[in-house]
Amino acid sequence: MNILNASQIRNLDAHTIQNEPISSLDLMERASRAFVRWLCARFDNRRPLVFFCGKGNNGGDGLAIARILSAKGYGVTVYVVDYTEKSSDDFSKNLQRLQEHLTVHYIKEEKDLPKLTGEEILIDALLGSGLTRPAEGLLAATIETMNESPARVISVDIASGLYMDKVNGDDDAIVRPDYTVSFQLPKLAFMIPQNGPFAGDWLVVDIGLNETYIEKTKTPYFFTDKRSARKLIRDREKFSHKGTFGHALLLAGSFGKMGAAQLCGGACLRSGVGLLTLHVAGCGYEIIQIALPEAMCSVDIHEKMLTTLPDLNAYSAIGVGPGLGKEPQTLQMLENLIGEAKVPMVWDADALNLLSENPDLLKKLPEHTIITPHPKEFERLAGKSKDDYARLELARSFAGEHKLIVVLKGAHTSVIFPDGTVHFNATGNAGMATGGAGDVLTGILTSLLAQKYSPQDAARLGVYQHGIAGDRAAKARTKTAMIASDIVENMGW
Ligand SMILES: NC(=O)C1=CN([C@@H]2O[C@H](COP(=O)(O)OP(=O)(O)OC[C@H]3O[C@@H](n4cnc5c(N)ncnc54)[C@H](OP(=O)(O)O)[C@@H]3O)[C@@H](O)[C@H]2O)[C@H](O)CC1
Ligand SMILES: [K+]
Repeated sequence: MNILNASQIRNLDAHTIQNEPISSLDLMERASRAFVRWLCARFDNRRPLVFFCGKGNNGGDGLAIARILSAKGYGVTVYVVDYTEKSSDDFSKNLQRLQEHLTVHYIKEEKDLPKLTGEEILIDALLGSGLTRPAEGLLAATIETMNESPARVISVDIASGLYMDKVNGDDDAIVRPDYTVSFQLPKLAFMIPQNGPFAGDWLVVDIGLNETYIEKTKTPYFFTDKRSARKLIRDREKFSHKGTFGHALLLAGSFGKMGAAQLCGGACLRSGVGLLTLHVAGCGYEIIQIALPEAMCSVDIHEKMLTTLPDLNAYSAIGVGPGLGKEPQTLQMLENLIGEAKVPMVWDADALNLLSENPDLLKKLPEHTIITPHPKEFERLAGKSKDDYARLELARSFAGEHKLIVVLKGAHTSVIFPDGTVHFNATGNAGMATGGAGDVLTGILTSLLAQKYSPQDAARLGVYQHGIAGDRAAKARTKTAMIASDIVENMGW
């Protein structure tokens, strides 16, 4: 799914109005009904709803939503923040329609702000995609009132004060919603880690904007949701055999870190690889043979660390890094790996840390190798960034410069291609921020590469699959109690 910026969304809006055709007022009504459907499915009419509306189209949505909900028997109070003389046409028309049924209250100065009990549900319709500058004065005071109230807050389209596609200032007044019900498309702002508190639990409702136009609009940003992930999955042919699905090699596991190899290997097996060999430090032989009976185990000449490569000829993909350690002999092995590997690879964890300590090696990494840094590992590789938007830009140029597939791990993990395309992932949860979860991902990615998925598809699909398994694990065990092996246990489509 494409992610568009604010001006592209404005054009999309205009295109839909002109070509469907539909009046802008009817489009606002359709968007408002979509919002109402979501709200009614989640909240019954026992709690009072308090609306805070601006005077543009976001405010217009708020007024329309209030009218529809009031007709459905919800208790509705509406405040219009009177911060400007100007108002949009559709705001004015909806104000007139609402006033036929309800008294609208105006907030002209701070003392007009209501005292909230915390029992209400607050609807934030102050500012939407039309935000051009930080919210100040009355708008900022209203935002503060909402944020200070213990009441639940639902933002219409996007939290008021949050830019859709660029960084906010540290002191900007921005609503901190519990939910954002956004129209038609996810917004870039929702993908950015530092915006977490300003997105809340966000979701997208369909308001029938022109799909063809959306698909044709050029953007570097995409969202891998269920529909787009499904398109990447290949069926297992009836006449296939284990050779069809490749032979993965994992270079992982040193003394005291054999669990990483086990998790990585378990995930590799569970994502459909034909055969798996783990090459581990000598001390890991029995551990791996017992923990993963489906895998073959090759042992290093060194008891405690990885120093030498096995013969690489048999393998269709290689994953390296989990539980590797950073000994000089291991670094030597990585240098040899870069020289000898002729199949697609995934580099993770200590393999990345060794790369960041040896920039010459980084330059030699074969094109389209997948690297899977978390933000700290990425910082060690590419340097510091002043904010999360800047980090994303740095990752795009890093992927381009080194011709790598960068999987920047986090909420909405971003998969970045050498051409600068970014695919944000839909699945996963905060329970996955736990030791070993990254090792699981490396196993999945190596498995998909071994099955001859392109590195681009493997990265997108693998990250999606990892997140799905994490979501199932959280459902079964809760986000707090789940551990990385639960992710492996919950794999599968
Ligand atoms: N395509 C869709 O998804 C649809 C979206 N809808 C809703 O429309 C809003 C966008 O509405 P718009 O009128 O473009 O913008 P806003 O309501 O966000 O803002 C209105 C005006 O406010 C001014 N502005 C911007 N920032 C500030 C600020 N910090 N302080 C004060 N005023 C501000 C700005 O005008 P200026 O001329 O003063 O710059 C804005 O134009 C979208 O989010 C949806 O909720 C449709 O209802 C359906 C289709
Ligand atoms: K809003």
